[in-house]
This record gives sequence, C-alpha cells and structure tokens, in this order.
Amino acid sequence: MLQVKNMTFGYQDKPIIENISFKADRGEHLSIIGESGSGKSTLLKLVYGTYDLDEGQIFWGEHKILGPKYNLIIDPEYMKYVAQEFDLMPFTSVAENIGEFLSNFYPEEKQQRIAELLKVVELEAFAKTKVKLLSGGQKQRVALARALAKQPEIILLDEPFSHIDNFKKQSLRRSLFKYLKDKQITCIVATHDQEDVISFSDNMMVLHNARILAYGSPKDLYNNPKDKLVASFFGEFNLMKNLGIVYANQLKVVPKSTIEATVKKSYFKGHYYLIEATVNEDTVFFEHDTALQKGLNVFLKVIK
Ligand SMILES: Nc1ncnc2c1ncn2[C@@H]1O[C@H](COP(=O)(O)OP(=O)(O)OP(=O)(O)O)[C@@H](O)[C@H]1O
Repeated sequence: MLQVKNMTFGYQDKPIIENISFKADRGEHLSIIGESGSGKSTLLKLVYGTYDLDEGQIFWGEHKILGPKYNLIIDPEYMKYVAQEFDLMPFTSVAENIGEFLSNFYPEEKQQRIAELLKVVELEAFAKTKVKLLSGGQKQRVALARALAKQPEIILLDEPFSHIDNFKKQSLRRSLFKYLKDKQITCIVATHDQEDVISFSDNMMVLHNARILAYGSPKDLYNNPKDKLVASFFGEFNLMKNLGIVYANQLKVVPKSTIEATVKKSYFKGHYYLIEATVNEDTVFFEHDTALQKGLNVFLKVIK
C-alpha cells in the first residue's frame, strides 16, 4: 500500500503541496486531477522520490521513499514513473526498448513478455521499427510498455495518453487499465481527461491551492460535486439559485414549470444538442435531443 503522510513541498518558498495525506491500496487506480499548475506532476514526482520533502513521509509498504538527499537508489524496481517527456533509446527497435531491462538469461520468456506488452499498447506491427521513426503518440506507448516490462508494483503515469489520437486512445486506455487491474499494479494517474477517470478510477483526488479539495470515487464526486471545480471536471453545469450545482443533462424541457428560459444558441454535440439559454438574465445550459430556435421560450425542470 502507498501511504503519504502530511506531505509538504515547494520549489521555492511558496508551497505547491501543503500537508497532503492519502493512501492507495494494491491494485487501486487513483486519479489526480486539478487545474493546470495545481501540482499534479509535482505530486507524482514527490511520490517517486525525485525531490526532498519539506515535511512528511511516503511509504510503499515497508519501503520509505526518500528524496535525493537521503537516497542513492533512483528508479527502484517496485515503482515506475512515466513522465510527459519519454526517455527512450531512439536508434533501437520498439521491441528492444521494451526489453532493455529484461534478463537475457531466459530468452524465450523475454520474447513472450515483450510480445505481451506490445499487445497491451497495441504496437505489435511496430516491434522492429526504430523508435526515432515513430510518432509522438507511438513513442508514448513504447514508454508505457517499457515501464511495465519488469512488472512494477506501482506505476505513476503523468498524462499517459496526451500524445495519442482519439482513434487509439479509447481502446488503449481500456487495454492498459485492464492490464494494470488484472496484475494488481497500483496506478496513480495525473490527468486532465475525464475519460481517463470516470470509468476506471477507484478514487480521484482534486488538487487546488496546494491542498486536496475533494477526494472520493468518481461516482460519489459526480453525484455530490460540492464545488464548481469538481463539477466542471465532469461537464457543463449551472450554478442555480436555491438548487446549487445542476449539470446540463439534469435540466429538461417540460410543458410547464417555474423556470422559464429563452433560447440563445444550440451547439451540436453528436447525440444531443447543448442549448445556451437565459433565465432571468442568467445564462443556463441544458441538453436537448434537437436544436432549438433562437428566441424560443421553454420551461425547464431539474430531473436528477
Ligand atoms: N522545476 C520547477 N521549478 C520551479 N517551479 C516549478 C517546477 N516545476 C513546476 N513548478 C511550478 O509548480 C507548480 C505546479 O506545477 P506542476 O507541473 O506540478 O502542475 P500540474 O498540475 O502538473 O500542471 P499541468 O496540468 O499543466 O501539467 C506550477 O506553478 C509550476 O510553475
């Protein structure tokens, strides 16, 4: 289990992380979300032992994770970190990159392991291709497979699919996260993408002003957002008088109600339209099956 106790850290005087504590069990998928600059990458780097903490302690099971001042072993076998920039060998093949740290003593097992990981990151067709010839997204997938090669107990992923196109992203995400769950590898994922979180995370942590603003399962935080920042992660929402946070999909057109809205604009969203409207001069957003004409008056009701 990962245990972070009262972690505090700043690059200069200003704390980026202030007195943060959390745990992650074996096999748990924990997502770290927050605005740009909120400290997500810093938090991952601290868990990895990249910097010395100003205060606090980090443990992976029995191991105390120490910063560079107290620890000479970087890159321990039980923990891997995949940064936003990847550290690969450009002039060797994808397969060689993935297998670099695997023992040559058992060549068959080594080849099997490489084949298994090529499948997880869907790069079977590129096994023999030199890494320097790959796109950014393909390199990112090599970096993920390479980090998994020696089966770490915990993996830290910083925006793991940021370079990968939407065609590939969906299936890669399912494949990678399923692999981590099956192997009971704890993963901590810093991300901006709600799709990385909603269907896969056991827990999510929202960082804001150097602290944990919210923590819980995606379902709990979605159903009880408590804060605008949390709600905004899940989608378009309204802050309505007496009603609080109401997601756009919870506001429905009904024949008659006390909320009368005037349509301003309809945005095509695929299987629905997002409608921008005004209610007593306040802007509201709701979802509807069809586009609605500008100027149309409709009645809205919150249906959760
Ligand atoms: N090496 C560094 N030296 C000094 N300040 C840094 C360093 N790295 C990050 N920072 C600052 O620390 C804060 C948190 O940065 P961090 O990269 O952890 O945020 P983030 O939430 O991961 O952002 P993003 O979502 O944009 O990747 C930012 O204000 C950033 O400018």
